[in-house]
Amino acid sequence: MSATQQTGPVLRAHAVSRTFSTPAGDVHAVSDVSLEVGRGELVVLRGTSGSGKSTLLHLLGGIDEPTSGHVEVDGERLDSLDTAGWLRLRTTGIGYVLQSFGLVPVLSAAENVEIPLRLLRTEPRERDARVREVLSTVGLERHAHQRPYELSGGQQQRVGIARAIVARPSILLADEPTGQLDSATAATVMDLLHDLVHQEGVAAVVSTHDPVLAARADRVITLHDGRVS
Ligand SMILES: Nc1ncnc2c1ncn2[C@@H]1O[C@H](COP(=O)(O)OP(=O)(O)OP(=O)(O)O)[C@@H](O)[C@H]1O
Repeated sequence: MSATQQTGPVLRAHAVSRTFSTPAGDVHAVSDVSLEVGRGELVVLRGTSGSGKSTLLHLLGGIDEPTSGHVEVDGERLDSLDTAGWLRLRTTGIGYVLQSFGLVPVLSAAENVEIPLRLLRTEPRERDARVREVLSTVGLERHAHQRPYELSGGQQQRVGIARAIVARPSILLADEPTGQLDSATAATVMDLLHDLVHQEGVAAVVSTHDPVLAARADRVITLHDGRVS
C-alpha cells in the first residue's frame, strides 16, 4: 500500500517490549509500549538517561526487533516484510536523523543529501531538483557545495534533516537530534523539524532530554524504566 493511500496512523507500536540478556541479568529496556503516530504529527519522547528512548526508536525503525509485540509502518508489520519490502522501507519509508549528524565528510552538503536518491536510482534531473528543494526548505540553498567541516553544527544537522526527508519518507525518527547543539541552535532545529513534519506530512518521533524543546511537540510521551508513564 502506498503512503498516500494510508488513512490511519502511519506508525503503530503494539505492546512492544525489548529485553536484553546481560551477564548481570535481564534488562527490560522497553516494556509493553503501545503508540500510534499520524501523518503530520510530531511526537517527542522524553525520559531520563536509560529510560529506553533509543531502544524504542530502534524498534520503531526496524533497526532492532522487539522481544514481544510488533510495529506497523503504513499498515505493514515490520516482522512480516520480505527482503524487497524491507529495502523499500529502509530507502523510502523511514528517515533517520542522528545526534552526531552522520554526514560523509568528503561529500558536499548537496552530495550528502542526494545519497538516498542515488540508492533509489532517481533520474539525475529529478534528483537535482529534489535536492535543491529540500536544501532550500532547511535554509541551506547557498551552502549546497560546502563540505560538513565548513558548516556549523546547526547547519550540519540541517543537512542531516534534509537527507532524512529527501526521499519523502512516511516516518521520521530522530534520536537526540539537538544533543550536540547549543540551546539557541537546538531551538531553531526543533522548530525546523516541527514545520517540516507538518509541511511534508510525515509522522515523526523525536527523543530529547530538553523540556523546552519538548514543548514544541504536538504530543509528548514520557518513558520511565522502559514504560510509558
Ligand atoms: N545492547 C544492549 N545490551 C544491553 N543493555 C542495553 C542495550 N541497549 C540498551 N541497553 C539498556 O537498556 C536501557 C535503556 O537504554 P536506552 O539507550 O534505550 O536509554 P535512553 O533513554 O535512550 O538513554 P540516553 O538518554 O542516555 O540515551 C538501559 O538500561 C541500557 O543500559
